[in-house]
Amino acid sequence: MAEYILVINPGSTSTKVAVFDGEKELHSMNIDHPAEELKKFVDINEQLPFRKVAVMKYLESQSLKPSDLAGIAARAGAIGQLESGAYLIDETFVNACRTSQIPHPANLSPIIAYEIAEEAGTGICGYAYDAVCGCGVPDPIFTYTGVPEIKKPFFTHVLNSRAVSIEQAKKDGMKLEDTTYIVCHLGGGVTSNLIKGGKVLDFVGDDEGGFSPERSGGVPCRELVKFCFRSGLSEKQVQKKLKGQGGLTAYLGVNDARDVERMAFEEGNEEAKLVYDAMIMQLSKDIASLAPVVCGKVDKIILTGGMAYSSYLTAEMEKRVSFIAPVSVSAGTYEMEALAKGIHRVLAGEEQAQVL
Ligand SMILES: Nc1ncnc2c1ncn2[C@@H]1O[C@H](COP(=O)(O)OP(=O)(O)OP(=O)(O)O)[C@@H](O)[C@H]1O
Ligand SMILES: CCCC(=O)O
Repeated sequence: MAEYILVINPGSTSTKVAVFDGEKELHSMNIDHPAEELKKFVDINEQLPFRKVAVMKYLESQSLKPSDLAGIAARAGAIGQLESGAYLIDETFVNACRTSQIPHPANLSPIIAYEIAEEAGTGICGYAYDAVCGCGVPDPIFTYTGVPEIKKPFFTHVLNSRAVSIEQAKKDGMKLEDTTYIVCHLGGGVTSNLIKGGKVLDFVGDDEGGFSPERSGGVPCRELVKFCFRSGLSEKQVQKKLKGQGGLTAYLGVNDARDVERMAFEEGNEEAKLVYDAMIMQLSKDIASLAPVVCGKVDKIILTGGMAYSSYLTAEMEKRVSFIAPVSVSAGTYEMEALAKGIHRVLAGEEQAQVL
């Protein structure tokens, strides 16, 4: 009998959806939400009904009803500090998503999953897996910022970074517990993650290090403070400048690294080449900055995410960081597969879902 798992993974400009039969993907789709459509909503929470309709239409397009599903896998966002792995989406979990003070599109998917599970009326459940905040309780040494009132928040690309680490350990014939990897997730936002024994030990966040296609990365903090007071912008507007309209988007007006490469290499746009090279160099510095945490004992550096499809970018990064450890490229993301596999393990009784 089929074990249909609906997978929901909302991003800032799209909702990725898929149907798996157990561990096997039957169909997947990226539902794009154009900027004009999203502009109608004041904040991410307002997008809930709109995103749910998109997911329901997708399910229908696959000739499936909620009651046909064995479970629902949802990427979860920033709702405190969770452990890695699976969480049952119950009312407490849903409330945490609704009341989160940290806007993230993946705060919506557990709510959608919960509502669809309820509508199924068959007792099925939704589960979150490796949430953005699923790093576990960090060792205090990694949380100091120099301003006691501000602690480093532990939000990163947990899902994809852990998934590629698991795959890399398999390829290398190593036990995950014995591995130490630096995983650089090269997406619309970029994070570099030190994954030791399959867990996020430390990382350089999307607001700390190099800039990325849509995010500013770290900005000299005293200059940023001056800018905030001088600019006359609201907090929301400044946040948008840092996340969504920062990085390549701010400098070049495009958020797709392929467009930047076209500008730099086909159209001879020198500014585009300089900005792109600056980004690559800064992101390489982020990777290298994690090596001292483990005294340089790194088994592999893994480049993953959409930008890892670029052979120019990966070759440039490899040149700069391979003195630390061999570099392996795992282009694209494994988030949908990781979500489905995690929930399949829960349904098969191989992994226990945690409760908030
Ligand atoms: N062939 C390619 N060459 C260069 N860049 C690419 C290629 N394919 C995709 N990208 C880039 O990958 C980025 C998106 O990556 P990805 O899909 O991993 O991120 P996302 O899911 O949108 O965001 P995030 O991972 O931060 O949540 C875009 O900037 C896109 O330009
Ligand atoms: C930086 C946290 C991960 C994400 O942006 O989704």
